[in-house]
Amino acid sequence: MGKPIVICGFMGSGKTTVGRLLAKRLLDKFIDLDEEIEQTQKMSIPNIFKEKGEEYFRALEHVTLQNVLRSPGPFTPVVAVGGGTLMDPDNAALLKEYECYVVYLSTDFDICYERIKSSNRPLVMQNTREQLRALYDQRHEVYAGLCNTQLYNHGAPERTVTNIISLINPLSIQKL
Ligand SMILES: Nc1ncnc2c1ncn2[C@@H]1O[C@H](COP(=O)(O)OP(=O)(O)OP(=O)(O)O)[C@@H](O)[C@H]1O
Ligand SMILES: O=C(O)C1=C[C@@H](O)[C@@H](O)[C@H](O)C1
Ligand SMILES: [Mg+2]
Repeated sequence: MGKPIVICGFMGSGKTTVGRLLAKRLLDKFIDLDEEIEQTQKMSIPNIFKEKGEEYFRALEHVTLQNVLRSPGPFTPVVAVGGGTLMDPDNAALLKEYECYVVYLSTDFDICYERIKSSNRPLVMQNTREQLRALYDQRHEVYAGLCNTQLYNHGAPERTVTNIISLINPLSIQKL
């Protein structure tokens, strides 16, 4: 089994879309951390934030990431994490511990914003465009510092997936 591939980036950068397609192309298992949390909690993320608070959500995010990386089963997982997951140093440490290959989708803020502005993502509801821009800049530093590879997701998602596959070091991914 190869090393887990983790897709990170700001909200709307395309982690879920690209991660799902990448896993399909590699015949790997796709796990979306947000969806995993919603399934195990039987509650939507906006409702978790509303009823339990962000701190509770962040704790769930950590435990879920740990469980996903600890028991990957027979397939190499492609894991799309949440936009805020890697801001927790304990989560960054898990990526190191499990030797994940980290792909950062550094999609431009304006593109991300257009994709998320009308959604019910809690941080989009709670923050102005300017505040989200500041959060984007702050997170960019962290994602860029942790990733193995950084690329945009501006064109067709299939093209982004092809770019990722060509960038992944074949020696670190046994299946390629
Ligand atoms: N390359 C692309 N071209 C056009 N639209 C895209 C592309 N990638 C993603 N999208 C669209 O942008 C929106 C956000 O994408 P997606 O949900 O994959 O982002 P995300 O990074 O997973 O967001 P979140 O952090 O909220 O989970 C979706 O409507 C998706 O269809
Ligand atoms: O950027 C964030 O902090 C978040 C992004 C989403 O993926 C969800 O994980 C949640 O809405 C928080
Ligand atoms: Mg997503």
